[in-house]
Amino acid sequence: MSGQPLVIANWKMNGNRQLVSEMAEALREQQQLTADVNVVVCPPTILLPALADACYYDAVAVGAQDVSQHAEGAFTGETSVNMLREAAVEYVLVGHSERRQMHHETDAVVADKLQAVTSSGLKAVLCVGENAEQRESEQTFAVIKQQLQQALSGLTATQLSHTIVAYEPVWAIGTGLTASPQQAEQVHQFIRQLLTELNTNVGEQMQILYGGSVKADNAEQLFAQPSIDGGLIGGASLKPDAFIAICQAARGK
Ligand SMILES: O=C[C@H](O)COP(=O)(O)O
Repeated sequence: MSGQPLVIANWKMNGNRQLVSEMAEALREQQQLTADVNVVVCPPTILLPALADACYYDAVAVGAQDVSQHAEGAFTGETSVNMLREAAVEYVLVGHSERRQMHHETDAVVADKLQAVTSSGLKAVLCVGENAEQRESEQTFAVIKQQLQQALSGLTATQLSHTIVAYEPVWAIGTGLTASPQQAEQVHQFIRQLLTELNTNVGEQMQILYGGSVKADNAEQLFAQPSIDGGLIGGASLKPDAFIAICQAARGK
């Protein structure tokens, strides 16, 4: 891994201006923490400008939960990469399992979004992971290999250097069922191997985050694993205290 641990809050379709203020205020009091850990908050799109304003002190980066693969045009309801850049966004989640499931995002669409984000210089967080049925039928590695290859194979080394991978087993998202540290570590090692096969230098440096029911009380064990470089946090990122406790657990990696 290169650089500092990375912890990303994904609020999904939760939060409001009050939570933006509370989170920004709580993180502003954690100067040493935000110096040691890269912290990103991904609110719903409409709250991005409010978050960017509230985080003017620069210790917290602004992230988006999704983006259009298109640059502009008749795509009602969509947001382009350039619009995100204007809103001071630095990170964009791509291919979250909720987008894949509920919005039918295919690997091809995910690859196009990754192209759009990484060619603009923004950082993309590519989400991959198997569902319960795939894990039970021992397809975990095959599923992840397919998702990674489809998404990453068309990227240049520079684009790869703007990419972060988040392993999120679908069965662990919002269910309270966390992958054990050993289960997560095993998949992270597999992802690292695939990334280095794709591009040795970039693959060794790329950050790999774990997501799926990370809480203040299990974060330390997960982040203690050598191949886990940080976390993508859903439900527990909606409470500033819990989110800060998770960021604290990533410290010193
Ligand atoms: O993006 C975050 C993940 O989907 C994890 O969500 P969760 O922490 O609520 O399980």
